[in-house]
Amino acid sequence: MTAPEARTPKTFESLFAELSAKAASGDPNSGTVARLEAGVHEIGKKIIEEAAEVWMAAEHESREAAAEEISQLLYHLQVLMLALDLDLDDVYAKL
Ligand SMILES: N=c1c2ncn([C@@H]3O[C@H](COP(=O)(O)OP(=O)(O)OP(=O)(O)O)[C@@H](O)[C@H]3O)c2ncn1[C@@H]1O[C@H](COP(=O)(O)O)[C@@H](O)[C@H]1O
Repeated sequence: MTAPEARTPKTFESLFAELSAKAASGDPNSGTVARLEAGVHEIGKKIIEEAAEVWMAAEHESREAAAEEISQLLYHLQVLMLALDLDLDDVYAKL
């Protein structure tokens, strides 16, 4: 019997590397590529939607639901970074 594969924990940095590679490849099956093609306006609307979901989950739902919504907001922020050709260092320099 083979042991189940351990899932490598994803981090903000590893997700950004993954999304950067998707963007560079233009993978037609990638949701990230589709969002980049839709443009900054659509990405911005998604960020507002996800931010509202974070707020609602934090105020009315569970910690787990809030964590899930926060992860989605972080994803969409990274998509916007790619759309603007910002890398992690550009943002970290402002922290
Ligand atoms: N972490 C994420 C991630 N978080 C959120 N999302 C997207 O954001 C949506 C947010 O969920 P909603 O509840 O708002 O769903 P929805 O209303 O149906 O959203 P829409 O798809 O209609 O915009 C999800 O359905 C995904 O489309 C993500 N899409 C991709 N990733 C990761 O990004 C990587 C690259 O993904 P692909 O580019 O699709 O290969 C993979 O590791 C994925 O796991």
